[in-house]
Amino acid sequence: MSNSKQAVPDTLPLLRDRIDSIDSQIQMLINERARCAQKVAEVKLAEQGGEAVVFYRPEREAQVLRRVMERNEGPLGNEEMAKIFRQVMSSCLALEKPMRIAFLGPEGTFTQQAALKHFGKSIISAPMAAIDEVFREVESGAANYGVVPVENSTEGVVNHTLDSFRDSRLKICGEVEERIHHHLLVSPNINSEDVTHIYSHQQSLAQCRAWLDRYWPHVERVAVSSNAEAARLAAEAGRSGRAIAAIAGEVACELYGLTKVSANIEDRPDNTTRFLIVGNQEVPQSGKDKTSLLISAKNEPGALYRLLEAFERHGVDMTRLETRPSLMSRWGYIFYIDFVGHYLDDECRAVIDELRERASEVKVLGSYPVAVL
Ligand SMILES: C=C(O[C@@H]1C=C(C(=O)O)C=C[C@H]1O)C(=O)O
Repeated sequence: MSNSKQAVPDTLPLLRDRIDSIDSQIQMLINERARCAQKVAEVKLAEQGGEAVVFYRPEREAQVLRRVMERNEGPLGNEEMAKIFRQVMSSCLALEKPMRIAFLGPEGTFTQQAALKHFGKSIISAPMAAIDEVFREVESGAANYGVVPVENSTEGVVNHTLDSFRDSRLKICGEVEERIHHHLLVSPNINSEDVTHIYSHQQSLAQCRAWLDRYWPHVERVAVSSNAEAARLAAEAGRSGRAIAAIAGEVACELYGLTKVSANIEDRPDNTTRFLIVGNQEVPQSGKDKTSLLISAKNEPGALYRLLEAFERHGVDMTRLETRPSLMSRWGYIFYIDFVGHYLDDECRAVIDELRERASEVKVLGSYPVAVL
């Protein structure tokens, strides 16, 4: 292979010749990489044989992406370079085994956007109508993994997702964060002044509440099952001349051919949603992991204090605490706790052992690599 740091020529024809020659080398190397991934699949099949073979390895993918970012010298930025490798791995994995990914649909949701960011584009998309359907699809084996929203920086937790973990045996295999921009959309034939209703998912309505109060105080807000569904309904209404607007993102806007009345209307400019990847596998340590726990506490004085004290004593960094009603007993609670580290790390294991002595139930929902992209 030629020296990668040769002097850059300075005429257009020579520059294009150089780019052509670099492209053919990159292409050859990508295919060489793909042949290695195919071989990896053969080895996995031979080694794991009878059991369901695990092709997707989140911890390995996170390590590959982190290394890409660490060794990157530019001029392309670290994230840009990692996105390219994200897609290369996605194509390689699809050669090993195409992954069917269930997500909160329909097509065009932010959850789909998150799925593509996490797995790359070489996946089979399986949009589901509700969060519990995503869980069921993965539990039944119809989909390999699922993607669900879990919390938003403006609006807080997605209760449906947390509640789904109560009765599910699925594990969290990963997380992904997505900046969320909302737009007010109408069908192109509709005059925005005629709008009578604004449709969106309740989370999106809440994330734009101050903006709506200010500019659309007298228009009725209607919560529907997703913002992509809101966009679909706005497009359908437009066809029969009814003036319904939707709040949704870029993907839904394009998918349903809508026009933007106002862009980036979210109340907080740093509005971000965190999504979880759920699957049937426990993920080994990647070197930079997080763990999520579900804990049922005994209903007695100091119960929460005794749980939290264990984290402090072992120096484990808790990143999130949510409380939900237990449903089993009135005024009983379930806590959802996220912390930095893998459940196999010594100090994390010590914390979990102590929590088990102090709580009536401790369920490890999963340890997974901290989001890279
Ligand atoms: C190649 C492998 O299989 C998959 C593809 C990967 C890749 O293309 O780098 C990485 C991890 C797996 O999701 C592997 O396990 O190493």
